[in-house]
Amino acid sequence: MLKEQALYVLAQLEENGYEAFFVGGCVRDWLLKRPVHDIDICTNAQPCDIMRIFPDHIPTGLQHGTVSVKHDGAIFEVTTYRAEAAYSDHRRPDEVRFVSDLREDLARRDFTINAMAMDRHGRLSDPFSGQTDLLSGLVRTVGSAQERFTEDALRLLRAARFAAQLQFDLDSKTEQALADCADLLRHIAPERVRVELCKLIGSDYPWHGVAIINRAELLRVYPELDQLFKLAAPYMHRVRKLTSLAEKWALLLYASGATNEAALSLVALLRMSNRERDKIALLLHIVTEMRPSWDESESIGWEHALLRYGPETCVEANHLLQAIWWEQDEATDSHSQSVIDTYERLPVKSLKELAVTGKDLLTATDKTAGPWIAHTLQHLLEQVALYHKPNTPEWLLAEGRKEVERYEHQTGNTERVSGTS
Ligand SMILES: Nc1ccn([C@@H]2O[C@H](COP(=O)(O)OP(=O)(O)OP(=O)(O)O)[C@@H](O)[C@H]2O)c(=O)n1
Repeated sequence: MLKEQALYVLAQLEENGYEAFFVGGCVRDWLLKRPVHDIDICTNAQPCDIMRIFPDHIPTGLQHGTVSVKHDGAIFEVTTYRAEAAYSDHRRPDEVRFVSDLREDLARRDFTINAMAMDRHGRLSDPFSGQTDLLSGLVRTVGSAQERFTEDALRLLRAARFAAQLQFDLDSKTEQALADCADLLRHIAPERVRVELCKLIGSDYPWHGVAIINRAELLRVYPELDQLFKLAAPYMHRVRKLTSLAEKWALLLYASGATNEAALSLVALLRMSNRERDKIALLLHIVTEMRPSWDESESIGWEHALLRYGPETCVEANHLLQAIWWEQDEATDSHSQSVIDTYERLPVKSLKELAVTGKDLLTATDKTAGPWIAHTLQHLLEQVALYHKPNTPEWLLAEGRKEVERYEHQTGNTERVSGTS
């Protein structure tokens, strides 16, 4: 059964004379025997009543009737029955109309599979036949699809996302409305679009969700994304085999033939964090520009990448390369292990392990500090790690002097490098 702590919250509300139910995604997932992540509770108690009954609370969304209740280390969103969707970016109601009837609350929800409630004894309220749709594997809006999508256009993407997560189909009216209402997505903040797309490509059946998106031309208000999903469609089965979201996005971008610049502008369009952006860019860089080789005789490419980017990123890049080149099945782990083994075999892995420091270079060359130090240290690290040169002060300082000269010559930056002479 659902969590003990949530049962306590329901019981407390009932003891105070109110109705209270589990509602939405948790009921859907529980019926499907899928892991339940968040438990949402709905009730006819008003927010002020909820706060009185549960002194340990956070008034997270009072304007929408939501109070987060803490109990025994768990936290639940408890929401007063209400009539409006109240999610829409372009038609957010100023005031929510609270209602006294569970059915009305369920009627404002997006899909029948999300419009079921369950009491603490496991009794189901299912006025829109959500359970039948769960059994037939259908995503169907509650009532008019046009109305549900107009209330909140994010639901267009949610439809494709649930289909991808559950391997469900869309019922025909819902699918038709997806195509008819796609332009409404222009009202939705890109961050919300990103969240749904990430859930979709991170799902178990991403190809299924992408086929729905492409059939309905759902992303037509985002032409770059629209193109990406169309061009990358043949790769969607491979996306499933990748682990991290960065790998998955990088594969789609690679598959769509996006240049690195185009890829970055797409990532910016979806307002990804700098961290996510840098990871995706790095993976694309390793894959498209460095092209580390599988061939042992050319494996210096991998070693180079390992030294520069570390084993974690290289394992991800390795997954990505396999997904690009092969339809591999179980091979991922053994290949990851060989990348890690290659890393372990490097005689040195970081500047700290070199027998000279930047200070030693400064003394030995009698020059002023500058970017040449980092450049030269990196060169020395590569010589020792990749070409097995001696990690001794003598060899490193002699090679360091030569490299500084080459650097001066290349950059034409003699004054800056030789400031003290
Ligand atoms: N645009 C939305 C978002 C949510 N809901 C309703 O609010 C519930 C909770 O929403 P949310 O937590 O976003 O989704 P879940 O269905 O719980 O699914 P998941 O947690 O997997 O995203 C949904 O089940 C649905 O009843 C809705 O009607 N319209």
